[in-house]
Amino acid sequence: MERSYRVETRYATAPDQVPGMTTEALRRRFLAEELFAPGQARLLYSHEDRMVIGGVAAGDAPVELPCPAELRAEHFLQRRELGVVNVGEASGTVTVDGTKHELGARECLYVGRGAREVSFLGGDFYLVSTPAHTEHPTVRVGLADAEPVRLGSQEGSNDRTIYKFIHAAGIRSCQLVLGVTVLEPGSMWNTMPCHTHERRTEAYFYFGLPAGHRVVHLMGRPDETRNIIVADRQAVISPPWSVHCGFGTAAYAFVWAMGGENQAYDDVEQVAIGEMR
Ligand SMILES: O=C(O)C(=O)C[C@H](O)C(=O)CO
Ligand SMILES: [Zn+2]
Repeated sequence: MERSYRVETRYATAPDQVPGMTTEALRRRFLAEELFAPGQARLLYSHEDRMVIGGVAAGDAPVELPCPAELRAEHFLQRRELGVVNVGEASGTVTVDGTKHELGARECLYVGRGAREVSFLGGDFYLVSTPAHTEHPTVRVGLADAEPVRLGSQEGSNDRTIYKFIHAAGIRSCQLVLGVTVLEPGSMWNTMPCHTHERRTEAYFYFGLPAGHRVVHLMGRPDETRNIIVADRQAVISPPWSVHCGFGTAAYAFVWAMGGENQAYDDVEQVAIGEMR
């Protein structure tokens, strides 16, 4: 286990810090730009609900999940749980304490607190981890097991399917809630009308966006929004007071993941479109 590994730390942001921030300042605080590098695991530690997000671009040689010095832990999952989504096109393998789990494209693995050795092979994996107070079993979950919910419409440019993987009525966890939303070709908008959830932080990781295209991600208080232009395989951290929604210049998918006070997906403050500023 690599113990000298350091993560980038992002401190929490209050909403009154946002007015006046330059584009660059917004990006430094909320956008994770470089999560994937060949043969490496890259992690970012946010103080928003102590969520860790990361990426592993594993080739033919296994890549271990490092334990950042910042965690002051014996191993990464000593006090944490982990969600893994294969965001590549090919299937890949996640090995947890000697047991291999094969993940196809867009499939998910929940890894419970206490697992000591996690390694990745032959795929591109997005990771989200939150603190955990107890152990839940490590479980693989495929798209078909996720009870897909089709939302939106073609006329609204937001025809999309939400796959809930880790949630109160699905794969059990301590606080992590995680799923994937896939937009139909021709649909560009996610999460509109948008919402906040004062009790949970959320991170959106956009993927499957063709080269040269971007997602315009809206964040901030509903009456004081800003935008962040996001490329493929980048993530935006959304503090509990911030809306999180966006439109792409082409269809895309995204992993959404939350941690915080509760796991109630519906516990949101809905924002009417006309209230947004
Ligand atoms: O497209 C959507 O709408 C979403 O995927 C919304 C996310 O699931 C979300 O923001 C959950 O709080
Ligand atoms: Zn949300």
